[in-house]
Amino acid sequence: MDYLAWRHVFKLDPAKEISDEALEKICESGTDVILVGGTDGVTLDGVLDLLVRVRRFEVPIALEISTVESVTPGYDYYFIPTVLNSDDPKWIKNLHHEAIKEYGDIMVWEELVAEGYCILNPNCKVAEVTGAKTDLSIDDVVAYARMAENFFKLPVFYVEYSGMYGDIEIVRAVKNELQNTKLFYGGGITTTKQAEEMAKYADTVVVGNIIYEDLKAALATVKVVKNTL
Ligand SMILES: CC(C)=CCC/C(C)=C/CC/C(C)=C/CC/C(C)=C/CC/C(C)=C/CC/C(C)=C/CC/C(C)=C/COP(=O)(O)OP(=O)(O)O
Ligand SMILES: O=P(O)(O)OC[C@@H](O)CO
Ligand SMILES: [Mg+2]
Repeated sequence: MDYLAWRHVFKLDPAKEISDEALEKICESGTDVILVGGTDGVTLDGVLDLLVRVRRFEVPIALEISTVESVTPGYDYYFIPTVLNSDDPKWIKNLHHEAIKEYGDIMVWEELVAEGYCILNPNCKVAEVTGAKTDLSIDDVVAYARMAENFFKLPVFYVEYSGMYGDIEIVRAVKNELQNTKLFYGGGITTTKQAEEMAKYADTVVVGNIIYEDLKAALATVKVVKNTL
């Protein structure tokens, strides 16, 4: 279960282009894992392409499932989001029920990691798609974190600000509550200062879009996160 010790994650979007040169730098950056995932435009071709290209390197690779149609064998782990702050059962457990009904016999449960998502950027794609209720107080978010850990016993609670740098007070408050469930933070990290700030509280810091906008800035986040206690 080496994901329990991950500090830094690069999230690659299978719907976006990345050159071989950039991919090599990302894979050899010292990050703990490449997590492949995105909200829309995720296809089996895109997911397979990244799997084959990242496999040339030693870094582990995990798939964050957004559609059943784009799942392929060969990844080290499969991360399965459930959006705790959506009111639509589709994104909480219905797609999951369908997938387990169809593929339950062949699933390797040890490779599946359930993530309780709490989406907090009202303007991101994933909030729009899942109908997440983002207007939450710190107490609301802490209650979702407690629910994730104590009620659903989820291994991961993911504070998601996709595309926007988040509220450190929320991340700090959530971290104070969690004992066993790992806290993932992702969203809007573009500088080493931001990466360091989130790494003080989050167990795992996820860096996504900046890879495609400023590779050098993305690469610089690895060292700072891994050196933050
Ligand atoms: C062969 C083999 C290994 C078999 C396994 C069988 C199998 C199918 C197992 C799956 C088991 C299972 C329970 C699957 C669940 C199915 C499913 C579709 C669940 C829904 C997941 C969900 C809630 C998706 C919603 C979207 C979401 C939370 C995506 C996560 C990624 C994310 C937040 C990306 C950030 O947004 P991004 O797209 O990057 O935004 P920008 O482009 O604007 O940056
Ligand atoms: O793309 P950014 O904003 O870095 O967010 C990372 C990740 O949390 C997205 O799911
Ligand atoms: Mg993205």
